[in-house]
Amino acid sequence: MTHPIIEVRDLHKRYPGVNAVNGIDFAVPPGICFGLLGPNGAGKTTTIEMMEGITKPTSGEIFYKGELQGARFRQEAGIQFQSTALQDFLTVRENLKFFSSLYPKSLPLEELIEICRLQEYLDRDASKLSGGQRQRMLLALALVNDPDVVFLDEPTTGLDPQARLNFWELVNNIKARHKTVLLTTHYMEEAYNLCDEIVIMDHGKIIAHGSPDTLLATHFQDVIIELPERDFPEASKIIPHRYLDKVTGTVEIITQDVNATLELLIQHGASLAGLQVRPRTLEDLFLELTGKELRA
Ligand SMILES: Nc1ncnc2c1ncn2[C@@H]1O[C@H](COP(=O)(O)OP(=O)(O)OP(=O)(O)O)[C@@H](O)[C@H]1O
Repeated sequence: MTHPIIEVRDLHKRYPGVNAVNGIDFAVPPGICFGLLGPNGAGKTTTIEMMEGITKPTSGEIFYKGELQGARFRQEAGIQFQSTALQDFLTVRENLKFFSSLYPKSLPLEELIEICRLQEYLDRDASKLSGGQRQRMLLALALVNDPDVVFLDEPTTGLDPQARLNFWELVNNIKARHKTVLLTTHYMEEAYNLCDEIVIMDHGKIIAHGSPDTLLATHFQDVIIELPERDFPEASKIIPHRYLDKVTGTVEIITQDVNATLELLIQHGASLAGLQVRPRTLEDLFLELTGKELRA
């Protein structure tokens, strides 16, 4: 029987006045990208830091390959830190060399450079890198020991959309090498694109767990029709709707029967030129489960 690569059982972390993580259980099969999602303060970072062995749980257990997390885990795990003590005083190449020298077994530098697309920046001071380039270097540092499991805590927060897409490609490269990736994010779109399995956290608890598509299929049998408010005539207020975005003035209509809804809109004289039909997303799921917007 293959053990989960990581399993947490009844994990708690209490800080004075707050239960940051409040009794969570899950098992991560090897070779997948597993995502911890949730809004600010949900407990994602605390959870991943306990799994990384950086934060001590108040109670609960963490297993690595079927054994209590210990020395083997430290050899075989890679953690992407948001900064390191030395990095800004060294070039990218020097950073890679220094970190490689810390491990008895390390990936050849050329391979790291290739995986993380660092060719163009090798001799640049790390302090001069853009946000996306810096994340790529920090990812390479997490991979120096050729880890079996890689931890990425909000790796794309603050990156522009292009840099985020580039980073997703690197994560897919790591997955293609049969590594397990543990990722926290508050971008539901990122989780949808990268993760085979997710848990959604809120207030230190797990509120949903499964593959993104299974979760969506289980919770939703409907789609959303989006229509600019200006094209939404008074008369069609008979259609139940909700506002998506008061700034852009887009109205959302949730429907299981697109044809019937379109007919009703046409009957009431709505212009359909700006209409879009979109499937339900993980953002919708979060709203459905908690009654609040993810990034409110
Ligand atoms: N060292 C600490 N001391 C006291 N409280 C803490 C500490 N670390 C986290 N917390 C609290 O625990 C809760 C969970 O924080 P955590 O950083 O794990 O959430 P998160 O989901 O990662 O949020 P974010 O997306 O903002 O990083 C928050 O209420 C936070 O203020």
